Amino acid sequence: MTAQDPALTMTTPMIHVVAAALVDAEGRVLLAQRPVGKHLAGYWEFPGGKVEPDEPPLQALRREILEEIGVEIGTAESLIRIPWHYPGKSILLDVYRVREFHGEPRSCEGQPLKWVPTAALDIHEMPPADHPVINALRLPDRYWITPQPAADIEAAVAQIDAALERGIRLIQLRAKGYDESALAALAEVAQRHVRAAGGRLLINSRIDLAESLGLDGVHLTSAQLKSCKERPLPSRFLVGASCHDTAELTAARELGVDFAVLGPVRYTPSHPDAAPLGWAQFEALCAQSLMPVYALGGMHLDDLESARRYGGQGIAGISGF
Ligand SMILES: Nc1nc2c([nH]c(=O)n2[C@@H]2O[C@H](COP(=O)(O)OP(=O)(O)OP(=O)(O)O)[C@@H](O)[C@H]2O)c(=O)[nH]1
Ligand SMILES: [Mg+2]
Repeated sequence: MTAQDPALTMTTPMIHVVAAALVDAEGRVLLAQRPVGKHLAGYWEFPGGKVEPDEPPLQALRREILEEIGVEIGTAESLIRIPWHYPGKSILLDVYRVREFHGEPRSCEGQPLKWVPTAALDIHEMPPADHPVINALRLPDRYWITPQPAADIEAAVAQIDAALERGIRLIQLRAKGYDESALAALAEVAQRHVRAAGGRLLINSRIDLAESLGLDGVHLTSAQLKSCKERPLPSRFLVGASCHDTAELTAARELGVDFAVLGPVRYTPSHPDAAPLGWAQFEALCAQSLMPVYALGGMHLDDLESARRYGGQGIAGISGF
């Protein structure tokens, strides 16, 4: 991610910008090209603009979307908020996912418009503040971490199939007890099953295996965040990281990981000594993280709404869902 201007970080007032990721029936997202002569001219962006003084953000979103692309929006779901410091200008980019809208988007200000599949968003030149938004659009709201898998591979794969059945599309394979050859064999079969269901499989900590087996990605432990000097795998792989505090979230961001898992949000018997963050601290850490963040630690399906309300991408866990 492009460096921000540190001189601005504390001093410049934040301009609240609301933007809509309009999603069509095929899952494509609408981009608009910024006009010549404006800040970041030529870049592709999510339609939107500045919130006026005392204007509620959702009202600002409706107004901007009607003004810019002539559509009336229905329900807008808060997706992610990115505070970003451009030279001479600081914004809070507040992005909503909008699946309901009335009318066909048209260019009301002469700006080129384009529907783009989420997989192709990053071939468009977008403002640097938008890069984490692309990840947020591509990632689901549940991230399942395999329990200590069954001793035989067939049973371990059956656990993964059951998760796919339940609609899980992002899975971290964690198989501590497995020896090298069994782990590689399990990872290969698991990857095939997950990919066939349109999901993605990350392997816990094994950067080498993610690469050699062509898995979807790797999940870094917080210890690896300290030892890695750069993003361990190119952008075609997904890289997640386990974080517990601001320092680790900062390290994850500096490495350029795609998302983080943050916890424990609640007390969890698997980490009895870790002090729970609680939702307030989760929210504060998410707000500064500049990436999608999953809440971890004692999470159940009915925590999903809270995780999203407090600025998270969703929930992560082993047994809770
Ligand atoms: N709408 C929108 N703005 C974005 C995105 N990403 C991003 O960095 N921005 C920045 O947020 C600000 C958006 O404000 P805007 O759309 O109201 O403003 P503008 O520059 O078009 O001009 P204006 O001052 O004439 O209204 C701009 O500085 C723009 O570069 C995005 O995806 N959508
Ligand atoms: Mg605008």
